[in-house]
Amino acid sequence: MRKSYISWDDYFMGVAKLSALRSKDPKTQVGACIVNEDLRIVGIGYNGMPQGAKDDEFPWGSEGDYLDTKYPYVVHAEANAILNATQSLKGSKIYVTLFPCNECTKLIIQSGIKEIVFESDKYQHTKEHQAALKMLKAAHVTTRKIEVGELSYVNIS
Ligand SMILES: O=c1ccn([C@H]2C[C@H](O)[C@@H](COP(=O)(O)O)O2)c(=O)[nH]1
Ligand SMILES: [Zn+2]
Repeated sequence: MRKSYISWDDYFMGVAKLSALRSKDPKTQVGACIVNEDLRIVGIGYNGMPQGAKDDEFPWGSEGDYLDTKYPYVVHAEANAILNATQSLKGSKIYVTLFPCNECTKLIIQSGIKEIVFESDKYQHTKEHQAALKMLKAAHVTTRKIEVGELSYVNIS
């Protein structure tokens, strides 16, 4: 029997990382993969513009006038994964490449997700992160940081 097969955590975070590769955001690509209690993938997503938002009409920059940045328009990876879900998310886990912002945290809590597994928390010093942690604690949603190395698919061009 092969002994070098990947763990469930690596597998699901790998799917989240693969999804992130679809993002057109030049600065921060985020991927999310939601898994139910039977370890079935029930939703995936990445940060992208809403349907109908043409690439030449919506910006991907992060500086300058607010309306000329991506921030008011981009749909976050977690929101897309939740909206793409094929069934109830009660009791499920979400694997995300970046710790969810406070807005995604609200959606995660309301959808019944009970665990967040994340890789990066590069915005951990922000007020939004503090708010997210406060809500997660109140809702008894647990969080776990994991590190997944580079997977070989990343090198496929
Ligand atoms: O919970 C989150 C937080 C952020 N994102 C997306 C939204 C943007 O496309 C980037 C963040 O851009 P920065 O320029 O690094 O602030 O990440 C997300 O999908 N989920
Ligand atoms: Zn978010």
